[in-house]
Amino acid sequence: MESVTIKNVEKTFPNRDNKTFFTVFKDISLDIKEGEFVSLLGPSGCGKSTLLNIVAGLDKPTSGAAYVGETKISGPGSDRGVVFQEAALMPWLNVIENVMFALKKTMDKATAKKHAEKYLKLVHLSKFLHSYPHELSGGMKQRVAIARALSMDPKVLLMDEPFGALDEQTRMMLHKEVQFIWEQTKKTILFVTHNIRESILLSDRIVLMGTRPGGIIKIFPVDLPRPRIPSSPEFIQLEEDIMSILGGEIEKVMREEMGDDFNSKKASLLYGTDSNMGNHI
Ligand SMILES: Nc1ncnc2c1ncn2[C@@H]1O[C@H](COP(=O)(O)OP(=O)(O)OP(=O)(O)O)[C@@H](O)[C@H]1O
Repeated sequence: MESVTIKNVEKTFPNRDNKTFFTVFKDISLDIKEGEFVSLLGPSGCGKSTLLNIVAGLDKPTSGAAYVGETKISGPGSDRGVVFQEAALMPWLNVIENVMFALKKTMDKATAKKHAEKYLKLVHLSKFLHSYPHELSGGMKQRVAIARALSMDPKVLLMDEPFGALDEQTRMMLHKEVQFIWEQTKKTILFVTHNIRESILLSDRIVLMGTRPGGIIKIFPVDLPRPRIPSSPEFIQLEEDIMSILGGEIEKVMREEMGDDFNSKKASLLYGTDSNMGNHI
């Protein structure tokens, strides 16, 4: 495990005309401690994935920099493992071969196999080593993707809405799995999510991002003992505190996207931007 530091990071992208630029966020600074579990939460388009991609080294900041420990990030590296919403497994390889694929570049086949088996055991897939991706459920595929990322023994695990495409039951199972993995491996984890409940269940701290202009609005420490109970009064209170800020941000995005068609009452009914409604944003 290792710390992650984000220092005065700004990101602009070109507009459609390719002549002008828009700023996704600017002046973002964040220190993530060794072994800490931090979630990035915010409305669609606020730049959560962009920030994660900068830490992954898949995207470059326009200004500022990100670091793993003392090392400035200049590209992807084996010190960071990434899990995306889609597992992106190779369909012609079975489970263990998928995990071994990248490992074989840096170690002999027998060692790669041992590593792959160890991490597939950690995600409880020992019985499925020889299954092919089309034989697996969505949740199982994501567990393979997690095992693949962990098998490189990265110092930091970056997860971009890893459970966003899964049904509620599978998602709940994988929350338990991620907590188990985090406790076993003590990895530093940066986790992008839309889901308030998910962020409270898993994180040490929740970084709430806003949009137009983008940036960090507030950081919520989650001082609740684990495993966390969503029906507990403290959990519900935190959920409401976060939603009361986030609701306004979502409304801002919708107002901009819908222009004259925006209707606040209708929006809260449709999308649950009311503080009492829906925690899945
Ligand atoms: N390569 C790119 N070129 C141009 N614009 C981009 C690029 N990548 C992202 N953007 C824009 O940057 C903004 C932030 O996108 P990003 O995907 O980081 O947001 P997000 O908070 O992760 O959104 P979501 O929750 O919907 O995934 C969006 O307006 C998006 O359209």
